[in-house]
Amino acid sequence: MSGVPIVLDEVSKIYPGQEVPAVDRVSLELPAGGTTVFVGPSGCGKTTTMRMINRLIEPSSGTITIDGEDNRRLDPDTLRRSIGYAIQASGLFPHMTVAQNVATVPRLLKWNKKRTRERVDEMLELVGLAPGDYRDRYPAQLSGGQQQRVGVARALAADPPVLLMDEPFGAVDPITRASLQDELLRLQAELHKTIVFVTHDFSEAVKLGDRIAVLGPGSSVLQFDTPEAILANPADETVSGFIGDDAALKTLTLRRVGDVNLGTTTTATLSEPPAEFAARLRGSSDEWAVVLDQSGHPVRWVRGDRVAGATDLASAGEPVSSTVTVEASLQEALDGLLSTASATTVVVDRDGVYRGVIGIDDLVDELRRIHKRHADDDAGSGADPS
Ligand SMILES: Nc1ncnc2c1ncn2[C@@H]1O[C@H](COP(=O)(O)OP(=O)(O)OP(=O)(O)O)[C@@H](O)[C@H]1O
Repeated sequence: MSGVPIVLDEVSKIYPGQEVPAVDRVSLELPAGGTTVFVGPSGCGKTTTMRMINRLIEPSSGTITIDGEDNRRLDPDTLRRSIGYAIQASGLFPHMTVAQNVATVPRLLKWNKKRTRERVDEMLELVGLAPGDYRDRYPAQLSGGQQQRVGVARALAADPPVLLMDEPFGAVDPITRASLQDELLRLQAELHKTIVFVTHDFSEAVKLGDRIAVLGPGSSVLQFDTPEAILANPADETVSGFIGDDAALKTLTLRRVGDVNLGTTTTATLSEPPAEFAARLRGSSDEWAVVLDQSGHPVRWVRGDRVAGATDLASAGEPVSSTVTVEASLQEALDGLLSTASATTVVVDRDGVYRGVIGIDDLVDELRRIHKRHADDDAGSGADPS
């Protein structure tokens, strides 16, 4: 089932004993099938706003409609079963296996065993965990990133039209976080759920959001627009401050590696004799080559003029220390290439098989194109009446 629209109309929350509302008359229209990211400083009310959607927190006033229906009309348990929910540190039940965790909502919905089991396996496949290997493990037997994947599989198990994600990738290291973000983008391109995603991290918001709601105190909406529009024209100084100084670089997080034409470079196999390889490389215009293993995975960077004395290509050059997938952002490609002598990042598919390369010149060209487009937009909008 794909997404449905959610509308918040003048929604407020005053916690018992508090004078100041945690959320003060927030109104937002979240489009069906899109990802809306709530971003804002700690304590501004992001989580409270999100949890009022599935009534884990009851609003003090205002109305929330989901697909046109007032969410107070539904029994809270029924409502929560129809909305996927994923939180930081995965929130898995430690005493249950992966399969039992993923089956939580299907069991509540009284699906039969066969249907539940098939769905669990389908969900594990979807989030990139081989069911045979992971189904019977306990959460403590998984890495942080794998636990988050199971958390996402659990949230999606009953095929809810709406998915609420509260800093779901906040507790993992930056590399795992980037790959979980890529997975979410891939899933969303397939599933078109209405996703509400809470984060502190503006770069994450830019990468994942179709729209970003920049929230201030009491969940006041400082700006609600596409990432590109917010980066190009922040509504005020608070929003600019939140974006930081590197708006141009953050723009790179908007573009996927797969959106630009990948470059090529000479490739070699591990078994190719170094002398033969050096002659071949001299005949090309490439300074560097990528050595691939039998499965086509990139393993080493080798420079033509350094290979002469090597006994084999497995020990020549330097290891390929970082790669990016076609789903990664250009920002991640930039991070990768800054750490290589070749100033080039190797691009691989989901199975780690070599697809091409992306160099610093490709990124500079892309930034130029983005700037030119914004300059054309500004000139075309007639914004300056003087
Ligand atoms: N149960 C509660 N009782 C009283 N006040 C609360 C309660 N839960 C949250 N608050 C207050 O409401 C405000 C908003 O909290 P909320 O958790 O929604 O913010 P947030 O933007 O999600 O913060 P963070 O990014 O730090 O998670 C905060 O000032 C918080 O202290």
